[in-house]
Amino acid sequence: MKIGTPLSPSATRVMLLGSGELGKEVIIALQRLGVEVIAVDRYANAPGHQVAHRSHVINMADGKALRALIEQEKPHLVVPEIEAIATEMLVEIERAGLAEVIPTARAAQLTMNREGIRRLAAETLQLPTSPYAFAESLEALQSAIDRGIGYPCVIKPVMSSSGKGQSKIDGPDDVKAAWDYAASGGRVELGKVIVEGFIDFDYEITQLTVRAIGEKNQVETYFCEPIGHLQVKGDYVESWQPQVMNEVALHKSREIAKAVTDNLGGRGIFGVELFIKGDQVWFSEVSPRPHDTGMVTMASQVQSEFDLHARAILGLPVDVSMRAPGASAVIYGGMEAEGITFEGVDKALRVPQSDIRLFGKPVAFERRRMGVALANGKDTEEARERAKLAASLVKPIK
Ligand SMILES: Nc1ncnc2c1ncn2[C@@H]1O[C@H](COP(=O)(O)OP(=O)(O)OP(=O)(O)O)[C@@H](O)[C@H]1O
Ligand SMILES: NCC(=O)N[C@@H]1O[C@H](COP(=O)([O-])[O-])[C@@H](O)[C@H]1O
Ligand SMILES: [Mg+2]
Repeated sequence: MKIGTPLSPSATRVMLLGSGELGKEVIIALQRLGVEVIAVDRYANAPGHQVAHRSHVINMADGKALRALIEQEKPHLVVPEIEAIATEMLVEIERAGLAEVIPTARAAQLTMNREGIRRLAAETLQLPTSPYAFAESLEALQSAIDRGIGYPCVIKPVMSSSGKGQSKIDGPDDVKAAWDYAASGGRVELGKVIVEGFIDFDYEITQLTVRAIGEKNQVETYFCEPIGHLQVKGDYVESWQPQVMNEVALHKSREIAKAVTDNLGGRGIFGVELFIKGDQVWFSEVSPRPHDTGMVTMASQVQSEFDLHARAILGLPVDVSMRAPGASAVIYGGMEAEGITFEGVDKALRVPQSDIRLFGKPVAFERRRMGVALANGKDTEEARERAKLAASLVKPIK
């Protein structure tokens, strides 16, 4: 495995499609390894734009624009960082040999739409999932619920992330509001929702799974310690590592993670989301890329999920071992404004073994994730208390 010199003819070039907080850290990890990085997003001055060699603003759902940019920049690797991408064009690009798509164009295509990955997991791989149905109208949604999904249930646009457009409902009076909310929350207008039976889990985890070249020069699967997390309205607010699990549930979780990631193929990190109740495990979804709840690994692992992704995609070896119990807590915008300021960073950093990341997003919204606090502790309890305290001390102001 060779790496060239950035900005010279020998450069190893990587293009990120999506350059939010997760992409920004992948870019930093790649930059440290001497890779030339091109950051792409839908708006100017995205977090990853601020740390890349070059940046571009395009509509990544526009296949023609995407192909033109890839032909212009000639990256060796194309790394999707969000779901809303013209993935059929990624399939063409991979087929034409223009660039390698991470982990594979098929993985990006199957996971950008909840229908693709759910049918693969439940129907092809026969993995346990919540009961589900798809609906393209309010009437179809109501009848899917009546025919078997029942209440409570969760309704989500087929294309969305971070809980956008998602609601949990308890009875027939809430169906219309959930349909309308889903129609407004999808990243790309598809007019289709998934309705899932509500799983009354004890806890949920992200099983970070890395496919990287091992000692025998073949792709091997590596499992990080499970990450526990807390979600509010479908968006993560806190995560910690390791999540204590019983042996049976851990074994099942890793079997499911292996089955899904083997099928998706390629190299890179995957965030496999699982619901756990006693010994029972349900597959929820998978990101073929670093996961938001995995930001905790910047504190808890020897190599963060971003380091692992960078190494895996470049064909380098990985080390998934932990450093110390850790936690992350989200810092929200708390207002709608441009160019906001963060007060209290000094106070936050006085919390023992804490750290923060401010993503540098140019515009804040009430519930937009603008930063994250990280902490270590003697156990995850202590780490969580520290991360939450540090996050609460950072105050966004106009
Ligand atoms: N069927 C379900 N039963 C119980 N809880 C659910 C169900 N579906 C979703 N949730 C809850 O909502 C959260 C977000 O759901 P999901 O991961 O599908 O949304 P998302 O928009 O893809 O979020 P992200 O992009 O952050 O992964 C889950 O982590 C879980 O806490
Ligand atoms: N759950 C997926 C996730 O966390 N994705 C992360 O959020 C960014 C978009 O943030 P924005 O919506 O604030 O622009 C994405 O670019 C990615 O880094
Ligand atoms: Mg999720």
